[in-house]
Amino acid sequence: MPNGAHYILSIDQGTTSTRALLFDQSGSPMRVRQKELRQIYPQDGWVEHDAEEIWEATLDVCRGLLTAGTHVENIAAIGITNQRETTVLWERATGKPLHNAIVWQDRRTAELCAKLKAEGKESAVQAKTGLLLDPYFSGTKLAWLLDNVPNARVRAEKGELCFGTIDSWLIYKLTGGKVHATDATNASRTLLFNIGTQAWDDEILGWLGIPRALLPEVKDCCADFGLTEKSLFGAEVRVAGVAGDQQAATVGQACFEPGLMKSTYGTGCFAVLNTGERQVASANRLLTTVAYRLGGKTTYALEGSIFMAGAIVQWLRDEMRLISSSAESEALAADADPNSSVVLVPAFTGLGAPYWDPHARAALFGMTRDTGAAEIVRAAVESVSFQTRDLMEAMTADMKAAGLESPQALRVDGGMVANNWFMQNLTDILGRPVERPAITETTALGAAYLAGMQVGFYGTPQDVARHWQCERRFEPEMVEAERTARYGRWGQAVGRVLTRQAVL
Ligand SMILES: Nc1ncnc2c1ncn2[C@@H]1O[C@H](COP(=O)(O)OP(=O)(O)O)[C@@H](O)[C@H]1O
Ligand SMILES: O=P(O)(O)OC[C@H](O)CO
Repeated sequence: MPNGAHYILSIDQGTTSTRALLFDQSGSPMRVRQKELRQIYPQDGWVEHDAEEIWEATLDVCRGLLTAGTHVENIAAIGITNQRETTVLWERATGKPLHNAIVWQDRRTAELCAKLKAEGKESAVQAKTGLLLDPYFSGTKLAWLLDNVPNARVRAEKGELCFGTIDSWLIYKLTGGKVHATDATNASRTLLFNIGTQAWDDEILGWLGIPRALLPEVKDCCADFGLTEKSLFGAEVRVAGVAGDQQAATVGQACFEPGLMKSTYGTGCFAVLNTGERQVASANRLLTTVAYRLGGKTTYALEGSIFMAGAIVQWLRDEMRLISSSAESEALAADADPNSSVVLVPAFTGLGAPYWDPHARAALFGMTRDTGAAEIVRAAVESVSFQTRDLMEAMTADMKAAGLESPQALRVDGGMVANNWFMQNLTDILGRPVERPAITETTALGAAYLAGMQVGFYGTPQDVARHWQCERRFEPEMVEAERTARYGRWGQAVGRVLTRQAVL
């Protein structure tokens, strides 16, 4: 670490934008640069990003911060956090991508997943990787690239190509092609990584026809990921911390103890529960994943992923035109008839955890002659609370089966948590306290903490946890009978849109 360095530079490469932030020693964000990312939809259900565009935007936002008064010598280290599962294939010698990156949302490998399921491989995949046979994860996307890019498999076998999630791609580019590495959290989302042994799994690689020579080295989240090429920023800077965005948010929320849980409400919602050293297998179709790996020690988590959270509010604004800004949803929901029993099941692209029903479609139930915009907005926002309760129920059941305590409170972040009506409703539907931190830039902060812990800029996880401050704690106010009645109506409504048997 350069003497007297004041900041950690955190790169947050997300689905819709690329951001760079500077954090000081107290964990406060000082400055931010952001660039939107082009979404490419070549066919129905396909989603791609231009990997070169991601790299150029990353360079641009980092340079933007460094030319705005902060000298590169002032940077102690770089942390990287990223949209997970998104898959890049590039030429080892030139760094040239062979295809657009296939984004986590892309469904093109649904058939391959169904075939593997029909062959009875899902339980082995789940036991080894903690994941399900769903197109969401990188493994089948990489298999698709090897099958569809001319000569790719032959070249991959010769070691001429590199596979990586976005973190690997950025590490490779930042180090001028010297380092091909990832961290254990990103590896745990590929479907190729055995989270028990912390090694790439030869059997799964065989099923998908993926040569080992393609794969990055898997490191701890705090590790030496190499020095940036001098020409990029005028001096070399160490890349010292890496984690997938939901895991980084878990670190940023200081969920370092088993039983601590965070939920991020951006476009979608991702809830992550720290289960400590225990690799809790889910009987409720949640994911078992790596929360973080520090000093060679893996901490595991249960994760629930919901595809639609803030995106439902965007739908109210852009398609239904019931509101003119996301923020307006708060006043309208508060205005709704409190006895309204309108329920929206937001299965616009199917339902994620714990249902995993890609064919379910959205529906509104329970409307009466006096139902208006306010009741529909309320139902839309409340559907995010109900979905979180579904995840909480599934997590509680899995934890109980493992003989572990279920989470007592929930730490939240992401754009939607600015909505106080949503916060109170979430608290009421969960029947558990919800805590909103003072710093809600938790994803970028988590990557900064990881890099900073590696180079001695921040102390231990315990020191970092002392920085976490609650801005507002919400306590349940709804009476139990109402909570039960409302959640019961949600369960019935979901039952009516599912195309197959629910697990709950
Ligand atoms: N006051 C609000 N009430 C409800 N939803 C909101 C509010 N403010 C922002 N949002 C929603 O939050 C989302 C943006 O959150 P953000 O964390 O920036 O998402 P992402 O990182 O996925 O792009 C949008 O979908 C937006 O509709
Ligand atoms: O980029 P985000 O914030 O939409 O997060 C994407 C997730 O990592 C997908 O698993």
